[in-house]
Amino acid sequence: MTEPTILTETHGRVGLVRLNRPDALNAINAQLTRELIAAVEAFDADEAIGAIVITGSEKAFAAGADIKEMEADSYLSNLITNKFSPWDRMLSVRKPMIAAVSGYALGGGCELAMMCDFILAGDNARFGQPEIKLGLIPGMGGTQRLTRLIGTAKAMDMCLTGRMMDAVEAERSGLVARIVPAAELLAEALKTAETIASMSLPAVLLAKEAVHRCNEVGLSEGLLFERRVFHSLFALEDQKEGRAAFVEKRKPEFKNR
Ligand SMILES: CC(C)=CC(=O)SCCNC(=O)CCNC(=O)[C@H](O)C(C)(C)COP(=O)(O)OP(=O)(O)OC[C@H]1O[C@@H](n2cnc3c(N)ncnc32)[C@H](O)[C@@H]1OP(=O)(O)O
Repeated sequence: MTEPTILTETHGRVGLVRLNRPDALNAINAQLTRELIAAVEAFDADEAIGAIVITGSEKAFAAGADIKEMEADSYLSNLITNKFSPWDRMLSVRKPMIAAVSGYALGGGCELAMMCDFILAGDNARFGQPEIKLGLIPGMGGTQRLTRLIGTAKAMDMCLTGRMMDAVEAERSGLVARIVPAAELLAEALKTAETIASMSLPAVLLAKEAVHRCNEVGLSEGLLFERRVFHSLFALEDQKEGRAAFVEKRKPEFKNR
């Protein structure tokens, strides 16, 4: 029987997905791609789950797409199978996803982290898009998401030289939301995800959607989307509860309706 390439656990209202190819620094092969996306989609569909954490090992979040598996790839096979297109399904995940990155997040590993809604980095994290050293370019979103996150100059530097960024540079550049001591990374990611999961789910889903809208539309359309979503949240019991809890100086009890 084939070993699973990911492991899943639940921690309260948080779904945890761990990459599990220790001998290959969690290199992303076809099996891992299938299993990881299926696990994320299962958590997204699970009413008991409010947020998802994706993590790897201490040494590697993921060292990229599996270079050994590319041996048989050709222009034609990539075109016909539309290689990497299954990752488009991550765009349809509605619950927040946090990447907890310890060690290497390179190539497809960095791109997987950037598919999440934000990245928490261990102080030992190293990010890079080294595909250029293989005569390639990023193929799982690196040229687009990295540029949106850190700007053209830095993205060019990363994609053209293939150099790695440490956690401090990644945070300073806007790739990473926060740096945490590596030993505390998973606990902090789970705590952050649980905080998100304790909020009103409809508000969380819409906040995520509104922030991502920024990368899709112009300012006036984005502002209008935000305002309409803001207006609509007043139709929910959770908004009444959130306001009442503030006034009554107690914790809100959201019912996700
Ligand atoms: C998405 C697209 C379009 C492309 C890509 O992502 S291409 C891949 C980009 N990533 C890389 O180029 C990084 C490749 N890995 C490394 O440079 C190094 O492994 C390292 C710097 C991350 C770590 O070096 P270290 O010396 O500590 O460890 P290794 O002995 O090199 O690795 C241990 C073990 O893992 C295998 N490995 C590592 N990365 C990959 C990978 N991307 N694909 C397949 N296998 C990988 C490595 O071969 C070794 O296994 P063996 O001892 O069995 O060879």
